[in-house]
Amino acid sequence: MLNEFTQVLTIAGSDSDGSAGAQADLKTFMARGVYGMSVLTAAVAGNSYGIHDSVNMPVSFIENQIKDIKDDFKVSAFKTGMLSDSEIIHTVTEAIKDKPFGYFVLDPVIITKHGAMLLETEAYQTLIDELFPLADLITPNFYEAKKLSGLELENKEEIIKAAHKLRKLGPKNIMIKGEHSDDSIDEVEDYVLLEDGQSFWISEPYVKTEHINGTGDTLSSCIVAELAKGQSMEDAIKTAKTFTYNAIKHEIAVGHKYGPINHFVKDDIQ
Ligand SMILES: Nc1ncnc2c1ncn2[C@@H]1O[C@H](COP(=O)(O)OP(=O)(O)OP(=O)(O)O)[C@@H](O)[C@H]1O
Ligand SMILES: Cc1ncc(COP(=O)(O)O)c(N)n1
Repeated sequence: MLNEFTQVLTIAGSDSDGSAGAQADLKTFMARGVYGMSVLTAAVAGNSYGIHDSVNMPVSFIENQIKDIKDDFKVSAFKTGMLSDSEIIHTVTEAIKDKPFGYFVLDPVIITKHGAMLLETEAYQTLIDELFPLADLITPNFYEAKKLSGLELENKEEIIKAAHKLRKLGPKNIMIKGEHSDDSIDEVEDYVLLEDGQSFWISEPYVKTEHINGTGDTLSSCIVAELAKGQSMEDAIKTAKTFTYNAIKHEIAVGHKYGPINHFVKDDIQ
């Protein structure tokens, strides 16, 4: 008799340099001890200098990938990352609306740190209308939270207001990731609003590094892994914040510019 194994899924884009997208998700799943699967929505050609080309997968191919996973596996939690446009969002919504894969973490990927658009502007509303109501958690970064809430987020009160506004759109839990574009900050502070109305700020020291590709993907896929293993939403978020911080702090020398973070990092490293 074989052992049962916790199974998770990412529905995301491929990033050729392995730093972000589905590759970062699969590395995180491996590091957190769960069996990871990937449905590819798109593929980008890029390296540590930036993204230089991209293609979307045909929607029939996205449907077939999801169908094959549904037909065979017992997925306990999944995430979505790069979804490119309204047609892909609609395809994914139709395929997952009967909740075949357990907890759903929606990472509303809009733009990369280098300014490459991974979601068309016209598709923001489709994401809100179709996928937000299905999500157990959304994890917008500072920029994405501004775009999706329509607020400027100039202070903590506005961030709290944005989280409440986003929750009214349907997702059960909200995590707004803090600003980290300014080298003078000491801490990167994220805000979490939970389903039961409780909320908290979660912070780690700011790491001054250029090796930051894939931070958002790593955070959301670590939350997926921990939810699948049975952690509560609050504990999964806290574990993921620590894991991502450690992966940023313990840099690896890969790439010449904005390199990947360190998915080999161990839990006991402080
Ligand atoms: N330089 C840093 N030092 C410490 N923590 C960081 C740093 N950069 C990001 N983080 C943390 O990493 C996690 C991912 O957040 P981030 O805002 O980078 O996501 P993201 O913008 O979606 O990623 P990306 O820009 O790669 O798409 C958050 O918890 C954030 O606070
Ligand atoms: C295919 C793909 N998906 C997502 C991101 C953003 O990654 P992150 O927000 O984690 O840096 C990326 N660079 N490429």
